[in-house]
Amino acid sequence: MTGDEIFRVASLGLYITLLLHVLLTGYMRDMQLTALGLSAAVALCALFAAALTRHLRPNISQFGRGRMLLELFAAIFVVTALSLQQGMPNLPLPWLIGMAGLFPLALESMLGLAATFAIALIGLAMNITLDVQPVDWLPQTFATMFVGISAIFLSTALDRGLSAVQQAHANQRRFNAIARATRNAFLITDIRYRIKFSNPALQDVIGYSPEEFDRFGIHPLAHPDDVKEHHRKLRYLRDTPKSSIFSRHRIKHKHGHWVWVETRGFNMLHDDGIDGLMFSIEDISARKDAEVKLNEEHGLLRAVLDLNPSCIYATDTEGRFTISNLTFQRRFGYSSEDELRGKTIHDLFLRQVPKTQQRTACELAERLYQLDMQVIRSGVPQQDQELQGLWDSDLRSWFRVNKYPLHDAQGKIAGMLCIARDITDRKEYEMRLQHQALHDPLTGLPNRRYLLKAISDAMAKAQESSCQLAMLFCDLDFFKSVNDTHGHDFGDKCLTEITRRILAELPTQDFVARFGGNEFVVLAQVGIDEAKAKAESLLQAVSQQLTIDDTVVKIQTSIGIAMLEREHRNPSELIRDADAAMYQAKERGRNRAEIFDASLLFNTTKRAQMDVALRFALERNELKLVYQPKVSIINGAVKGFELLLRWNNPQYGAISPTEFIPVAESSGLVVPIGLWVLEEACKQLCAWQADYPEMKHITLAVNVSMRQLLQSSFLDDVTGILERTGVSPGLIELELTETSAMANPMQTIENLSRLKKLGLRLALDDFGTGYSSLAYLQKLPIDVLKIDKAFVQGLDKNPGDAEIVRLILALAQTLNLDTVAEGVETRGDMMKLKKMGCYLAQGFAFSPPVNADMAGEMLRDAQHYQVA
Ligand SMILES: Nc1nc2c(ncn2[C@@H]2O[C@H](COP(=O)(O)OP(=O)(O)OP(=O)(O)O)[C@@H](O)[C@H]2O)c(=O)[nH]1
Repeated sequence: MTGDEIFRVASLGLYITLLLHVLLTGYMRDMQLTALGLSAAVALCALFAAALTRHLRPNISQFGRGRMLLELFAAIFVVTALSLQQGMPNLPLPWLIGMAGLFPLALESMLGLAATFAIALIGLAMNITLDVQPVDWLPQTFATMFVGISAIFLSTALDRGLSAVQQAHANQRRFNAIARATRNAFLITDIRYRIKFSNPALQDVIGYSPEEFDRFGIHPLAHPDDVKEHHRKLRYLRDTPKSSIFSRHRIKHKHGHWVWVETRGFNMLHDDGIDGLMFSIEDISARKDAEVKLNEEHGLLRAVLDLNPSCIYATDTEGRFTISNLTFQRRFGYSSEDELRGKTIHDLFLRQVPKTQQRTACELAERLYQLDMQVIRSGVPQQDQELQGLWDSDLRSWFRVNKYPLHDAQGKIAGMLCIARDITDRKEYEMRLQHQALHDPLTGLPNRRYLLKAISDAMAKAQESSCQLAMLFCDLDFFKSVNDTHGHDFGDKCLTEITRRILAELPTQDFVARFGGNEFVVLAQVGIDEAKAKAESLLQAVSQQLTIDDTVVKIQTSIGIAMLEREHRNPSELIRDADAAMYQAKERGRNRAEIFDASLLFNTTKRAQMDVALRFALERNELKLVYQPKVSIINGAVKGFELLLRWNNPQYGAISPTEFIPVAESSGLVVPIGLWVLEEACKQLCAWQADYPEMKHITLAVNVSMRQLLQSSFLDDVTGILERTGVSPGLIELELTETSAMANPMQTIENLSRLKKLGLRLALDDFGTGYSSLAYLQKLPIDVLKIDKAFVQGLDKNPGDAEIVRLILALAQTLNLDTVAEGVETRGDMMKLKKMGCYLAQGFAFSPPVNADMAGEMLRDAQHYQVA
């Protein structure tokens, strides 16, 4: 009960009693109410009505502070006014004491105290007014105060008790609500583990109701694997006051499956309110499953990481390693991820190198660190970067690197993941392909494609820095003969060896390429003088005797030199000029170097045009043969003719043999043309022999080029012609220039020997202009030496030439060879030659070359020239 409730009942009793008192007094003493008494009576009725309403409708609050004070004043007024009525007792003190014990019950403490004092004062005032002795009013005043203050204490005590009870109720409700709402099971057991309290979640977790749980007891529910440990903990909890335990174990659910639970136990035996063991049981099966799954996934991820041959690592925002795989750990000499965790790339690099290299290692590490940081700072991935290895040990290695920023749950960058795949094999393959695309497989030299690029680069550089660039175009001389004689494989070995020689001769900064077949190009940033010097040393180096597989050969080269000029718009133009100069070198006798000048370009163009025209010359019958008689200086008789080729082209007119023969040589047309000449010669000889049988000893000399001679089919072709025409081989003389014969004398000896076996006569043309070695000369199966016209025509003017002619004649005599003097133009020369012992000659002194008809006439007339 509260102070308000007591007030509610007591106030009603007060007003009823007061009302009865007024009514009884009025009835028994015939009381006459004054106006004041009447208003007091009315007020009393109103107070009674209010108190009755308050009693009947307790839920309508009527205890507001103002209302209570008003009621107090009204009640004091009623009591005081009624006491002044005639017939009523004079002193209303019992009523005042009653009010002092009543109103503080419904008022706050301080207000109640004030009300008590007020009532006591009113009572005191009335006593004094009614002239009551202090001895009489003092106990009444004390009684008023005592009753008022007691009411205040009572009211306070009742209010406190009430709020404590309310609080307890609220706590109980809260506890019930929490116990119901939580997913964790709570239970309080006694010391024998019998349940004293449990919440509904217990049944949710293990499926058993508290009663069933009690029936089975706590022990058999635990998993066999966990039971021992769990019981040990329970015993400890039970036996250790105020202790607590934590246990993670499995409990068998009522439905038979195992439930993972986390149990926290508290020994609360010391707490009277609980007096038991308290347990909180959480079903962690889902978490456990997730944990297991997470572990499995982690294990899988670990395996994927560790089996991955790429280097994989992750760092935090400061570049410290957080995750790394086995490949990465091994690469840097670590045995586990834990060992590496927290380290930086700097730590890794410094650990790998000796003290002396620490600075370099630091710089390299810093570079990589900054690349990582770039990803972290920008949040932009770096994808498919191809980086070369950094260490001496892995300089050959290549990696394809991908880096991605890592984000935390809030989306902030938390680090970086790097995957570096070793692509060395692929890169090497690519580089090999690239190398193959740009290099010649036989010699390993840069090929034509690479050369063009190098020239372009050098041209660009030369434009920027105005440095000089020289190109040396080298073409091996008569290399075909090497192949034909010794086979292609041998030729390959020669090319390899010559490459070695060229490289050995030049400084490394010079660029050497194999332009094609037997052509090499050198690019050097030098002036013309140095270029010439280089060419000379190359000529020397290449022409050194070459021994391969016990076979000795001598290979020479012709070199064209061109300097890069402003006029050169592209690499081809520079090559064109060097090539033109090389042709010039070929024409001028090979095994030499020539420098390009503009006139060569004209020649080159002309030669190209002539080359095209010459291809049609045979079929269009533009080639003609003329015959120059060879005359005996002894008796002036015509002994034979040398066949000379003439070309009359509708576009170019008559073209000199000195012009078109080199073109035919270089284009290879000399081969079919040469065979045509030979066949024509044989046919003509047959015709003459038929017409002039007495001239059957007449010989015809036909020029053959080395190129023809080197044709593997040449022997068969010659045999065929001889057979077809029926000409005696001894009447056909094949003339080969000394220069070409001596370019590769071993080869020449071999080829000429085969021809000799057919019975043909062989002559060495232009003798004296080449550099015949006597050793080779005596081995050549030749019959005739033809003295070059340069010496013959110098007989008069140059004593040296006369001496040479004398020597040649002596040589021929020694070697038992015939001699023919070429280009004899004057009678004086003829006489001198005769005197020196030369018995055959040809030249304008006798006759210029004539056509077949005129030559036939000479034979018909058995012409004799004046030689005395
Ligand atoms: N062994 C070998 N021979 C090659 C190779 N490439 C080209 N050749 C030969 O090199 C020769 C080139 O001949 P040419 O340059 O036309 O003529 P040459 O015999 O050198 O005569 P000149 O150049 O006129 O002095 C041909 O016989 C080709 O078959 C190669 O890789 N290996």
